[in-house]
Amino acid sequence: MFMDKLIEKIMEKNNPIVVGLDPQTYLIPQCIIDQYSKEEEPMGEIFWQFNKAVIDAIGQRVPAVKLQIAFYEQWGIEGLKAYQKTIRYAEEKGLMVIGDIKRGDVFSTAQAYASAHLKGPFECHAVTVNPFMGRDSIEPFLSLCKSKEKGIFALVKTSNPSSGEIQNLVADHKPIYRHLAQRVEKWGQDTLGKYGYSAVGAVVAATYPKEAKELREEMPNTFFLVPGYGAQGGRAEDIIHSFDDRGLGAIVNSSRGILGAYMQHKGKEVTLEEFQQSVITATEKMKKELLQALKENNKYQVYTEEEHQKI
Ligand SMILES: O=C(O)c1cc(=O)[nH]c(=O)n1[C@@H]1O[C@H](COP(=O)(O)O)[C@@H](O)[C@H]1O
Repeated sequence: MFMDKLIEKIMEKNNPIVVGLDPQTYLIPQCIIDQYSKEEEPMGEIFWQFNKAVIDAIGQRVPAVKLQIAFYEQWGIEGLKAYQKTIRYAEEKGLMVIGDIKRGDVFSTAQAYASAHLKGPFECHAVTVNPFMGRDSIEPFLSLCKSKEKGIFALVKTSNPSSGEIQNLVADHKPIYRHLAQRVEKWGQDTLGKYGYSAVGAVVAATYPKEAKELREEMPNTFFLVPGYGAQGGRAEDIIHSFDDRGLGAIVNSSRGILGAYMQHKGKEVTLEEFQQSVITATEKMKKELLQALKENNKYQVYTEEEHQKI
């Protein structure tokens, strides 16, 4: 069951972080660009080498990676080959892999999306889905959650500045995001795992802590994927409400905050080792911030004594 495996990885690594493998070109160190720019498919090779360097640096330290497919799609076939190769490599390294595809369409089209991303060429452990079109647009993903132990994370309260334009509109006396929450919670009910979370998760942003608190209460069996930490302004104190009392219930994403940390100190001219060290340092710093906030709020049960002492 996907969510059980994710939770067990989080506990094994003592770390509720998912690193975003979003290779925007400005984030890529010059040494990688110089070395691979003469390849036949240079951007594909550069993205792949960049991702491999990141996975080699943090593969032992974090439970999961998330790949936002748009950053690959914009480079066409070579970008998608890098996407595919990265998924396989991350999986080989024992990481849980989330494909951030935000799909959703009429049933027959959703079937094709689900087939491509949960069992076909781009098979991941879980994907993000857009529930705007309703239950039938999610159904094909749900059936693979059951038959292939996959997971999904449905958009409920997103991190962007305009997310309230629709998600916070009030209908039947409550905001749309709470209507979405009720449905997402229900969609997962027949896939509950041993930690009380279903295979159907929700995207609940770090940038809206008040809403996250309401949603944690509204969705007791729904695991949260929390984007918006760091680069978009989310802080450790903002993600606390997304966790349950054990310290489970959420995994927090950072992409630019981790991949681009090296640029603050060194600019683009770093060695590969310096880049990898900066990825490790940024991940460890984020972990410390999160675990400290969890500890201060007595949401720390699942983390080990050894980790307690480090904080
Ligand atoms: O589904 C997501 O992951 C997601 C939802 C959301 O509401 N906001 C959001 O930023 N994301 C994704 O999370 C990542 C955030 O990246 P950083 O802001 O660089 O940490 C990107 O891949 C976004 O596409």
